[in-house]
Amino acid sequence: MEQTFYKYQGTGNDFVMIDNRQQTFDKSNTKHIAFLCDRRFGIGADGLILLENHKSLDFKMVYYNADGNESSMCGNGGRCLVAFAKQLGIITDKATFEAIDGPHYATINDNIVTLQMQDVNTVDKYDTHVFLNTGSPHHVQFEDHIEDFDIQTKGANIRYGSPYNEAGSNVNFVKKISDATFAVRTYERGVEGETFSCGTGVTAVAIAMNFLGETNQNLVTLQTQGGELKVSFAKKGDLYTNVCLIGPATFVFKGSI
Ligand SMILES: N[C@@H](CCC[C@H](N)C(=O)O)C(=O)O
Repeated sequence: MEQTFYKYQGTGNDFVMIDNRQQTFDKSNTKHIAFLCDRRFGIGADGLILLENHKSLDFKMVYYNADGNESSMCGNGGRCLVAFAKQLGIITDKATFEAIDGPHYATINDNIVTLQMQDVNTVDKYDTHVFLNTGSPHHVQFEDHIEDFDIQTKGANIRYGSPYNEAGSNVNFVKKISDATFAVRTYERGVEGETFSCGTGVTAVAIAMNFLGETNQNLVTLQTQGGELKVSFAKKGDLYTNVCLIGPATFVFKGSI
């Protein structure tokens, strides 16, 4: 049976979107999901997202990494899903939806989506890096030569190394540009390589930079390989709350496969 799909991207982090409100998509077929995401043999994407019905919210998000496995929260994917829900006529300018890490609230204005992320109450600081979970696990460390270093090798070593091992972590390399601007490159678990941008990743970087005292701003700009994102938050004691990921979410094309 032919499957209709929609392709979206948010600062170059790209996704295959499928309207699964009729529950026709076979979620158990990991190899098929990986095939759809394959850039040579399939459509090509960093991940695949199902939009499903929800009993009390506007919709539900089900996210798979490019390797075909369901994974934790995807910030850019969530923003793109809001734009997809608007294209389908499910919402107009605001949305509530459930993802694997809980309920989310979002607004959309033209193609700019502001997505509220979960609160963060734990940031672990080590000698070389910071670790925190923004819906997905993120290792954050400084890299002076961010423009030209071997992110594939260095990212994979950290992602597969101790303490993360097989379960893994996403790995973000950061360079400070100014008090409220940071350049970020991310090695993503489940893609097993660099993506042009990672929403939960830049969220983790913004919070980590505040935690480390590298910025005292509560609106931070993150420069990624695929464009700029902004993250805003409020700090209440040890809690980062009202965390918002802000940036473009763009429809690319529709097809069937
Ligand atoms: N690209 C995503 C992160 C997706 C999840 C990640 N690969 C994982 O498995 O942890 C984002 O925009 O947040």
